[in-house]
Amino acid sequence: MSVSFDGLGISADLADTMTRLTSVGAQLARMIARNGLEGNLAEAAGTNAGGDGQKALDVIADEAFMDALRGGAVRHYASEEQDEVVDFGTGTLALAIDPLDGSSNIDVNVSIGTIFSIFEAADDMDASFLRPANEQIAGGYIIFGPQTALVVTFGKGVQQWVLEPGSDIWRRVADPKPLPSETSEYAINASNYRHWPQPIRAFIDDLVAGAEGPRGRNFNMRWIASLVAETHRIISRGGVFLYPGDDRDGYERGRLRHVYECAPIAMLIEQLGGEATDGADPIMSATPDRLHARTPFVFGSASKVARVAAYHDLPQDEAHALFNTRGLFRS
Ligand SMILES: O=P(O)(O)OC[C@H]1O[C@](O)(COP(=O)(O)O)[C@@H](O)[C@@H]1O
Ligand SMILES: [Mg+2]
Ligand SMILES: [Mg+2]
Repeated sequence: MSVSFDGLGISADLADTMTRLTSVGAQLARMIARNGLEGNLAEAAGTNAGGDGQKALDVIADEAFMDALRGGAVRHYASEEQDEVVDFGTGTLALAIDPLDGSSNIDVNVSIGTIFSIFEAADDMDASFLRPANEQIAGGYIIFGPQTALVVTFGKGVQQWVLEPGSDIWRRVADPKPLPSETSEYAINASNYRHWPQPIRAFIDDLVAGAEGPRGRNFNMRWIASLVAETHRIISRGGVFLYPGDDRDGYERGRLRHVYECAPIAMLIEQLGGEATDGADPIMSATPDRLHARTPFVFGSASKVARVAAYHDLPQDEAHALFNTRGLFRS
């Protein structure tokens, strides 16, 4: 066996599904490492249900996961790259997937990934996925970077495996540690500053003001534009990530998808003692109204996520005030 989930107390159906996911993961890792040698995995390939342009690798990854999962324990398959849920007919599980996350990084050799969420299947295809994230039985991702790694939770802590390069062998490594509750690193696409709601601007203004501002210390910023890579960094050393809603057309609820991006990441982060919200309310208890629903997303170290929520509670005039009047938030 090239991967083992022994000792984790998961069902045979779930272990079989994970084995199929990791087998495609190993295949994709080899393909990604050869990008440009035979073909171009970043070539334009169409448009998906969400209106995003698809790259060749988006489509290849989606088809590879579908082919590998069909005939196994997954009955309902929901993908960023499919308009509707695909019914495989039999099986006990429902799996939602972002087959390839971070597509804008395929051609620049920066970490990309696969995100997945698993539920017990409901009778109705849509009901399998339009439910709160706290009903997930597994959530995780595969990151394709300098190392290919699998990070997953089955509801009892978070476990991690690393792919032996050039093989199908996944070796279990040390479990990620709980997130530090305080952090000095944040991630947001600051080019959208002018479009953000006032509480998000106020929060970021105070971080950027650093030692001279109300927080009285300096902060560092990262933006990779691969949710998987941002998550892996935050799981490795803490931090906070924000993709808020903004006033661009179509971005009222941000960019990220509730079902196959935010729900599984929220589960991982909460298992590590962090928090995940839409800016104010927890992701884990929210019910998406559509398969491809978006949600504003803030996650990471608990105190930072709580602080973002506190900025949403500021009276309107205080959120607009100059940063040095917000002494309330001095850390
Ligand atoms: O380009 P932007 O607006 O900064 O958005 C980056 C975000 O978009 C995403 O790439 C969306 O994922 P996909 O590549 O699966 O569409 C996230 O991984 C990332 O956090
Ligand atoms: Mg994505
Ligand atoms: Mg994607």
